[in-house]
Amino acid sequence: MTATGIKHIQVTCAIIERDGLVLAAQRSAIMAMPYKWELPGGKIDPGESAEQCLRREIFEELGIRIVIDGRLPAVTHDYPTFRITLHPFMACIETGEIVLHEHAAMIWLPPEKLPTLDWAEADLPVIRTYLAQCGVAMR
Ligand SMILES: Nc1nc2c([nH]c(=O)n2[C@@H]2O[C@H](COP(=O)(O)OP(=O)(O)OP(=O)(O)O)[C@@H](O)[C@H]2O)c(=O)[nH]1
Repeated sequence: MTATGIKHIQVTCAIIERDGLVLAAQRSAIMAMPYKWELPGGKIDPGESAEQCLRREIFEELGIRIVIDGRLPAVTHDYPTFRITLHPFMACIETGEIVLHEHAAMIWLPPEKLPTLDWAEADLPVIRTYLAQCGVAMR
């Protein structure tokens, strides 16, 4: 909880790169923020490290094992009904073929095309930081 009484959640997410492309996932009709695009991941469970959370969530959501090979600065964003701190990690696929267990769709995009998606608002600074690292400017 925050001082103002709204829920504050800690969420991990992965920038999964393969062959110069980045994986984005679209939330489904029955999820909160339907049809928004996000980086796969999810809420950190009690007693879990951020890395453990991310590996668990990615396996649950996509059926793949990942190797985490870096992280970007965490960002905090206030949605109307809750606050989120998003912990982004760089990752690549270790094993498995992606099967969508929760998302409506997924897409592999070159970094410069990422801004064309309708992202969950909390993700925008993460995408901006990632693109800056890739040498791509985002408005
Ligand atoms: N996984 C993920 N969640 C994000 C991102 N950006 C963002 O705002 N979120 C929000 O962070 C929350 C993550 O929750 P979750 O994925 O673990 O679980 P969920 O939406 O199914 O929520 P629920 O289990 O409480 O119903 C959601 O409200 C989601 O909209 C992101 O890039 N990745």
